[in-house]
Amino acid sequence: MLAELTANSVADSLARRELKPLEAVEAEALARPSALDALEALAPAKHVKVIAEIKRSSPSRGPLADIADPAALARRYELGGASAVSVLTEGRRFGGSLEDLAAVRQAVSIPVLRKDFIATPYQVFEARAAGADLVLLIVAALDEPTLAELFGLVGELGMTALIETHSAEELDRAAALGARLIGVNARNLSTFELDRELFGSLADRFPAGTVRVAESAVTGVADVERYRAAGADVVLVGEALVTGGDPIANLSSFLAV
Ligand SMILES: O=C(O)c1ccccc1NCC(=O)[C@H](O)[C@H](O)COP(=O)(O)O
Repeated sequence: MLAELTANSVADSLARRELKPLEAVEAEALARPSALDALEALAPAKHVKVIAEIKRSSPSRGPLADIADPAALARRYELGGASAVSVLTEGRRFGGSLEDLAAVRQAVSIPVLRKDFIATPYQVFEARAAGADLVLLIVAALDEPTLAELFGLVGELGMTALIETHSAEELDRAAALGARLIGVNARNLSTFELDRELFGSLADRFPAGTVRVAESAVTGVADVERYRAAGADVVLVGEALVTGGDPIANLSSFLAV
């Protein structure tokens, strides 16, 4: 499944490339004003921080929410205290787009994450051109040279990479890169099974000084409390915010942890 999602996402970028050559997207990326400092926004603090996600649907759950105006939802997230907004830009399984990201970028003044299956420099340039401050890089989807190349490019463009891991070995690869923002995703991207204990089982392996992100599987405050007790500085939450009634009320309960 991870290979299929990555291949779809790259194919979508290539389809856009027919309209825009790499050089044009690169020039757009370089012409953007500086990216926001996501490491500062997500730095460890007294309370847990939240990256709030714009998530219309997912491979594991199908359609989740009819989000007609992602910019409006992002503004609500910002008002509710989110430290960053995650925008799923994969179209086929998540119903997202780079247009969503560009609209969100215009609407908020907190960092914006391109959450996608990034495997090529083209997608990194696209992310910056659309206004992303953060780019997700999934260790399981990338061989060593590609991970290092994309990590370097994200930094050169002034953005921050969120390096996503699922195991001790992947966390060690993230550490070897010099990543400053590392996530552990509770969702197995092939089977979709959720392991809420995974973050806690790996928490000791994060290098000192990194920002520790617990991704996925938050259904309520108790899950945020569990992640926080295990050492999470930040939680990344999608489904619970888009399906759980008032996102501001939910966010503020998470932010009190
Ligand atoms: O959400 C999915 O079903 C999914 C399946 C395969 C690959 C990635 C997937 N989701 C991306 C994410 O990592 C989540 O959207 C994000 O961490 C938020 O998760 P949640 O709070 O559980 O919605």
